[in-house]
Amino acid sequence: MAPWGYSKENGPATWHKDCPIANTGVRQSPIDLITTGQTCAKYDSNLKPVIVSYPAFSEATFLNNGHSVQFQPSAGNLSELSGGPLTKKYKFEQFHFHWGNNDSEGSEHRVNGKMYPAELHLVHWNSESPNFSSFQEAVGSNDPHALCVLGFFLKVGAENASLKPITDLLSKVKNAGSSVSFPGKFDLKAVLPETLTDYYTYDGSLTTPPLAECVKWIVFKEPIEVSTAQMEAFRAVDDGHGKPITGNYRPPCPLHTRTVAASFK
Ligand SMILES: CCCCCCc1ccc(S(N)(=O)=O)cc1
Ligand SMILES: [Zn+2]
Repeated sequence: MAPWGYSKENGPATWHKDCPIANTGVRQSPIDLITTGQTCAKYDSNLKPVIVSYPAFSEATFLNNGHSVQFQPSAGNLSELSGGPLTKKYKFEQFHFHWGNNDSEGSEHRVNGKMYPAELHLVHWNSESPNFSSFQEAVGSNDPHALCVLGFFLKVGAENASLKPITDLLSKVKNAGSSVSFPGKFDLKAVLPETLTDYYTYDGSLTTPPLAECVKWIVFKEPIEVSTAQMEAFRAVDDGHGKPITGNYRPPCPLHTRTVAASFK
């Protein structure tokens, strides 16, 4: 079977062939975050702010893997995540993006059916579990919270100076399979809103194969602004079949018996 992707032939509707959980899973991601009505997100006053400790990365690889662009620091990185709904400390693994062909589509999560032009995912794994001691092992562990992914919506507005080092690098990884070592330091903390207090959180999965149901999702209410030019830079990245990646987002999945908690009213 051709490797998975986002085209008609190998896109989300075909993933069940290699990954049955795509259709049989009851905690698949992404989802539509509904804020009013029956199945809406429920305010939980016990939810604390998310705490990140992201010292500037000094060594990292920026890669176009044909279905996204991914920033992965070298193994020595000490970036950590805790707080929010988490009871353990998580280690940073990588961040990557999902985007669309125009500003009305591109994010994986939706809010009352609304899509944003892109979504940033910061991927972490539980570094305090006795059952695994690497990201790869965490993914295969069947632990319901082996991973924690922070999701941030991107919306079009002012140029984002903190993300400029990343969007300026996109032309260097235009071809699928290409990667560059990230020049200099990158301050991820500067990309994020100051206070990480307002978010939705629920139990879900990876949004791409293997679609493992091991993710505690934390999706922030506050979008991050990027300029039109920065959005366009994502749309020029190729998918390995001589075409730009113009929509690497999975449609929303059924909630089943899950509830979504909100840290804000
Ligand atoms: C051990 C091999 C598995 C690699 C799984 C890599 C992966 C990480 C995050 C996401 S996402 N979009 O849910 O944040 C999807 C896939
Ligand atoms: Zn993702």
